[in-house]
Amino acid sequence: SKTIKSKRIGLSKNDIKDSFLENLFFHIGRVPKGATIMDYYQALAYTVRDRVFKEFVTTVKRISDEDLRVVAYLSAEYLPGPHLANNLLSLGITEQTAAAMAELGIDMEELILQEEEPGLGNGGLGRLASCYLDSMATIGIPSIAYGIRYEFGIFEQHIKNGLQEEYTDKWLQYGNPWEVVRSEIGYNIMFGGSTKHVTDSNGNFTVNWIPDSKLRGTAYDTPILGYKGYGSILRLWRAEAIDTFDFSAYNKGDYYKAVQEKILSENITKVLYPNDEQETGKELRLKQQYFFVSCSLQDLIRLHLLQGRILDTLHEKFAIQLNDTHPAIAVAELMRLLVDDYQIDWDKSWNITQRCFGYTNHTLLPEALEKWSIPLFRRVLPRHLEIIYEINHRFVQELKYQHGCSDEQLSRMALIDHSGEGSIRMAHLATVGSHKVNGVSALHSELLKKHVLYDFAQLWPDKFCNVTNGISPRRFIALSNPLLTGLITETIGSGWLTDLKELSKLENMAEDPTFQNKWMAIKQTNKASLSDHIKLETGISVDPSMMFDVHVKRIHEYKRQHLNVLNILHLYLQIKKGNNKDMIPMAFIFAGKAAPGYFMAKLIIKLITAVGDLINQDTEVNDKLKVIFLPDFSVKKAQHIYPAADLSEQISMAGKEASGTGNMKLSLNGALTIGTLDGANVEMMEEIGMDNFFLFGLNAEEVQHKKQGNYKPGDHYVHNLHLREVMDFLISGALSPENPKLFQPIYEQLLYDDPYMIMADFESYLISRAKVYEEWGNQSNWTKKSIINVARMGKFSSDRSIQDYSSLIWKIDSFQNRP
Ligand SMILES: CCc1ccc([C@H](C)CC(=O)N[C@@H]2O[C@H](CO)[C@@H](O)[C@H](O)[C@H]2O)cc1
Repeated sequence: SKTIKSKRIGLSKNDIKDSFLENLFFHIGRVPKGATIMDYYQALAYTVRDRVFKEFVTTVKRISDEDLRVVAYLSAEYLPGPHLANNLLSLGITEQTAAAMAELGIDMEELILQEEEPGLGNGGLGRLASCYLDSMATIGIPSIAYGIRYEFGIFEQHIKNGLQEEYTDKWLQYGNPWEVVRSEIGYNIMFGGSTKHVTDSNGNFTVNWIPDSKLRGTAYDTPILGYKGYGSILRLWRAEAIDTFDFSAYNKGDYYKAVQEKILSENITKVLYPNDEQETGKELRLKQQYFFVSCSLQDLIRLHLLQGRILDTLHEKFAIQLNDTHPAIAVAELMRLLVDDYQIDWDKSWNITQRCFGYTNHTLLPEALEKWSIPLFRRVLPRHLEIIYEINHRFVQELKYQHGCSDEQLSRMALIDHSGEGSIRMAHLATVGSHKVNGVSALHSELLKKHVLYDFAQLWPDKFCNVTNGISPRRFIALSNPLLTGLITETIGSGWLTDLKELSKLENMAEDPTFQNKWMAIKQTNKASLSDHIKLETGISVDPSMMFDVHVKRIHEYKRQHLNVLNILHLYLQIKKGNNKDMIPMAFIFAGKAAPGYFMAKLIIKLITAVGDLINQDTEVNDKLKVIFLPDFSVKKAQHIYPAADLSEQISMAGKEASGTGNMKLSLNGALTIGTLDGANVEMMEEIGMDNFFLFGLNAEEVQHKKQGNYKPGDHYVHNLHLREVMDFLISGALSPENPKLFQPIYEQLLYDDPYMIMADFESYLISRAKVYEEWGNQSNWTKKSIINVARMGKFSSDRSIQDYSSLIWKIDSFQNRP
């Protein structure tokens, strides 16, 4: 095939320099003199984008030329992080580009910092989707990822007087050089109205949906380049009015009406819902979900027919993965398209649908499981409600007559929950409409089969499987920790970045003093760099020789940031009492956003900052203790924090964290983990070994047992002096003299309810921490364990996860294994 020959994509230093100057002139309309840093960044972004395109266009061409089977990943959230440095790494041109910029007197690091990251996600689920995109492009799984192009992403977090404040995220304020608008690729999307069931002259029965509003979805493509690999597409949909301006209204002077449709339409993709694990049931959220799902499925059908295929074979061409229930309406939408628009009979359509979809569940929290109210659904998607009723009816019939299910079972398994005004269980729709359902860690997948989807797992045991999460080693070590990457590559070669299992070769260096010193020196350098960043962001100076104890993730009661705070208060009170003279200096570093409407999470942030204010200015203790809350946690910030961590806090109540991925990122950067037997911590400990992991707390079964045994948190308060001290300190007013009762809600919830067993796990946590402090005392032994941790993290690459999805669910070959 004719490959593009042009200096525009040359990879040499001079080619890059020339292209940069050309793009500065032709794209930005500037010459170096008078150009701003942002102009330089944009010019470099276009220069790198051109080189990404080469791979991207080649891969897309190959997929259509060879009519390959393709994975379509449907996710309402993505957290790609900044693109520039990652694309330089994937192209393998970081050095020569930095040299080209230096010759022009430009510091490339400064340009890299200019990029606003697309914060199109809340946390774990969104970032996982982006790690998977990187892995599919690296391994060479033909793939296309669909999502929503929110105009405003996750809010910017500011901490004022210790409280979280939310600010609009203006990621698009300087435009986005990494995306290409595909104005011709667009689809009409309908909402509301009613349906008309008609039987035409030759007795064919069809249903017409007469919507009461229509708008258009337009594709914006961001090319994704794999590491020395292939290309993939992140296709995000933006909502626009079909008629953006109503001239007749304007002529009548009704200027608002003239633009009304435009405003209402664009509202659909205006902003990301900032709720993580809390379902809100808002109409706009349902419209967002349906909007991007319908655009995506119409696009897949267009691509399929373009290949000259018939819809009967849609499932042979596309493996469609549902990233949680947020895109689950896709099951009903594909049925509508096949039955109503392409007149394919129901059973055949249903067969195609089930064989197309796979569904990944990411949470067991009851409040996070989406259930849409029937009245809302009827108002927004009347035809889909009919289709879901039909799916439900046929399913219940099957349960009744083929499986002899009892009425309780039927009402437990039905897609429709008839209680109250009635609601649709989206997890049931996704499960019934898919051929495979998976959890995201071994423990989570087991709990999914034992609890949330128990009846379905009994009915269809083969439908259920597990794919443990993974992380991209490109972004989360090669990009974020170049020093450690350099040391590892010089020690075991560079193959590990695409085959993480190779890290095991490091194991025999674990006790080598020279290697250990290099290892420790790198950690120290990364800690010093983070310490500078902390000083810049918070004004607080942290001595890099302290142990950096890192707790960074969304703020949520089940993640138990407040258990960590109780431990810090214990240390503080011990020092104040003159005990702990020999305690090791500790810097506790927190970061994470709370959903704006989540009262307890926001109060926990205030508690962390209040404890920080008390300790950091107390000269009796602040040489031993520092407590930092770093604002506005993001992918960009995370890349700065993970390489500097000594200890990783993964202390969720067992059975609540589906997997966790921050745990993997911290461990891969040499941090040791203190954690519970929850999510992927279990598999990490299996790989890393009990001796190299600080385990504590109740396991999932013990939690269940204790909950059934009417758990009395107050008993722990009575019997544990240290716990009583810190609890009483919470409401002593010392932390909030202006409002002594400020933390009463936390105090009372822990004492009388404690749904996340903080009181029960407090003692075991402290015991495990004592071991941490003891081990830290022997730096060479600690470093040995840190090296072993990294050496045994091979399993947790997102490349391995994608290989599991490919073999267990998608049945697809990678380019690599194709001739
Ligand atoms: C309806 C509101 C809502 C929004 C997002 C979510 C996500 C599923 C929350 C999420 O990100 N879950 C996290 O997913 C990660 C990737 O699998 C896991 O590693 C985390 O354990 C899980 O909390 C649930 C409900």
